[in-house]
Amino acid sequence: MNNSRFELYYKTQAIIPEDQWDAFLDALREPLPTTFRVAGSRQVARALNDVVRDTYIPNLTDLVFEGEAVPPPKQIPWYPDGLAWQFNVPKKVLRKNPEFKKFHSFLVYETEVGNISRQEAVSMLPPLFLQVEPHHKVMDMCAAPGSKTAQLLEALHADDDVNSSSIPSGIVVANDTDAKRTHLLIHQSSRLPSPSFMVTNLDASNMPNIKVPHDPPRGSNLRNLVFDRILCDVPCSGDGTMRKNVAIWKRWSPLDGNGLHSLQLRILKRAMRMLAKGGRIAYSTCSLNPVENEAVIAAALNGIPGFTLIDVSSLYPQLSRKAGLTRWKPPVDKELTFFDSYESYLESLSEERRKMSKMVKTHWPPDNVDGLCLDRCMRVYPHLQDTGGFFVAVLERAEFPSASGHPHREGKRSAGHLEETSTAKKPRIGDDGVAEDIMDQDESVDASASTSASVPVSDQGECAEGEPRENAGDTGFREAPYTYLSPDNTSVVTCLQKLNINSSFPSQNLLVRNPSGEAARSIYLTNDLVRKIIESNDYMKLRLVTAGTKIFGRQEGKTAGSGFRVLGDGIPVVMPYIADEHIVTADVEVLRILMEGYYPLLSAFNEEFRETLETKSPGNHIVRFPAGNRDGVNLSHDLVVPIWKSGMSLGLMIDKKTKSALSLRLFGNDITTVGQQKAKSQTENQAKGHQAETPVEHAPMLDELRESTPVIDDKDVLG
Ligand SMILES: C[S@@+](CC[C@H](N)C(=O)[O-])C[C@H]1O[C@@H](n2cnc3c(N)ncnc32)[C@H](O)[C@@H]1O
Repeated sequence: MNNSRFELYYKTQAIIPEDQWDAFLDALREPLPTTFRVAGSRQVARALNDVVRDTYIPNLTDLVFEGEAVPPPKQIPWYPDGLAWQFNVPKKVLRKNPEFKKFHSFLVYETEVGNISRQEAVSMLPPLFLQVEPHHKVMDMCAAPGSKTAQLLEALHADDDVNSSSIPSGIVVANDTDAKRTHLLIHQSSRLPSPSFMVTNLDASNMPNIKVPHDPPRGSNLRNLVFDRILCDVPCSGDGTMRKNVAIWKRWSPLDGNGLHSLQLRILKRAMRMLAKGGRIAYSTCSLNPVENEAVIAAALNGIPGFTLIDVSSLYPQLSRKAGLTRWKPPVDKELTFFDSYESYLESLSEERRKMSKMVKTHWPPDNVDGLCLDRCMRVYPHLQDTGGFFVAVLERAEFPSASGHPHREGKRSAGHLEETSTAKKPRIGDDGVAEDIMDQDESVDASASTSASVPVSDQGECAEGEPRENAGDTGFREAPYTYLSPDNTSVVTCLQKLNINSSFPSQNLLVRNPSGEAARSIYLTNDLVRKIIESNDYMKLRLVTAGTKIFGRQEGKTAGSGFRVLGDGIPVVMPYIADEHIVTADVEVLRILMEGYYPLLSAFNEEFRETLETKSPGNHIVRFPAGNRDGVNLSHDLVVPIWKSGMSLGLMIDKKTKSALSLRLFGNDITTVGQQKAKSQTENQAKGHQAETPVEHAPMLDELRESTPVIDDKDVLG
């Protein structure tokens, strides 16, 4: 793996001290270790992390395979709470060593259901530096496939506990311009069902303002929503990922970054205009190229006053990093011709070639480069901690304009208390240097004005992914509208009553996604702010792909009749609103029977459980399995699941993959009907001598799973 222009280009930029150059190149040629993060809100993640640390790691320590010592997985030192891990063992160890095989199988199952996120170590960094809190309004400008969005959501849900979800007052809006990839985002975030989540499908460089009512309301006047935290993980040339994407060695060109610079700058500037005073932006790329990194930051700071690069060197001190560059030379051609300035470059061109040139002034370091504190940007290199290459910069918008006239030259400011500021009558401050308050009024369109075209009504229930729905204009946007149900709606009232959900439940925030606006198949819950946004904006102009989380689904039952049941993902959300006496308690033996059979008969269960269930009406109930160790099965925390009583039998209402992962975690193998069928066909195949059918050889390798996890589909639910 060689590319002489790559070497020459980065040597010219002096990104690495001369004496580290060989180590840097050697590391780039090594395959990347496998890294993963235990996902989910804080307590859920910690509980699963305990399983990794206490159940698996001890058996993976001091292993020898074919005469060679195999290093055990280790925690990534800088990741909070030890929730991120890395290991570097050959595939044949994962396939053949019994302990690693078991561990690998656990990782594959948990990754498929989204409890573990396979994510590059460096890609975990930007959300950490944003330090999101549950009240923050957060925007992820270029979010798909969503591994960082998941981290933002986890931080928003820091107050959740293992069995119940909070309803944060803040929001995460995840956006991507690629419509297909926005659906990956939805899957990726489905393991942390959040009423505070929205997904939009917009060009981040031209994002419309999002309108919300004034607080307190001022008639029908709306204001622009400003965000406390914005992530700009922009599209980039990606040469920091060469260890994983080896094809980049061959196709890399020094000009790759030049073309992306302008889009990256436009996205960052748009984010700056949407940021609240005192708010923070993390700008990141997986590129080493200063044209995509420091040059973008410098141009943004010079383009929009009132921002500072903040010094985050004291955060995550165990992360080895280098300072941002303060000098760089943009390449004007593939042959690596450099000019000291844009002006000298222009002088070298004929009139005609000047017109055709794609180079722009902001490719070069600006005259005031030394005053911008670009050394506060962070560069992460592969040889420092065996990672990919990465760039992160954290910008903060000043609470108050600087009297010095150079807000970006101020020292470190605290991001401490971030209040959303009113947008009314803010001073515009011009060339005298005091920050011009352009944040809330800019050239982009508003999303509040409704479109005149009507949405054709379909008598189908939900708008399935990809289902054509003719919408206004010719935008190609095909999503069903959002309609909030009245809390008096019969379906809502019956559903809440049947589950004994108490009156403090925010039933005013239940919405449906179908053209008739009726409770057809699914009911979603949002928080208050999402509701305000939906009610104050045209969802088609916002290109709103999803909002809130689906918590109830219609169930057709022969004996129980038709009605809404709480979905597996809805359980944590409704749990705080259900009194303990309405929840059935059972032991792991009951769980085993529910897992092993498809709708087992009541007579299969122990007397106590059977008698309790016999008194219950047909339909949806919630069962709790208390934490503890019984019959060799260890439940580290209470497990709460929905069941469906149909006549004299019971069904466990969680999807097949989640069920299999849970079974593996609790019982050591997949005892579900699906698991039993798989095991049976493997035994048959082995008997026939088909060696390739052994489970692990047939299962996907962890590395082959996309860096976005679950495909949890309600169609998978039994019943
Ligand atoms: C580096 S990837 C983002 C990775 C993501 N943040 C994650 O952690 O999973 C860049 C994303 O930007 C999207 N993108 C490209 N141009 C865009 C634009 N103008 N507006 C919004 N998103 C854009 C791409 O579709 C791609 O998904």
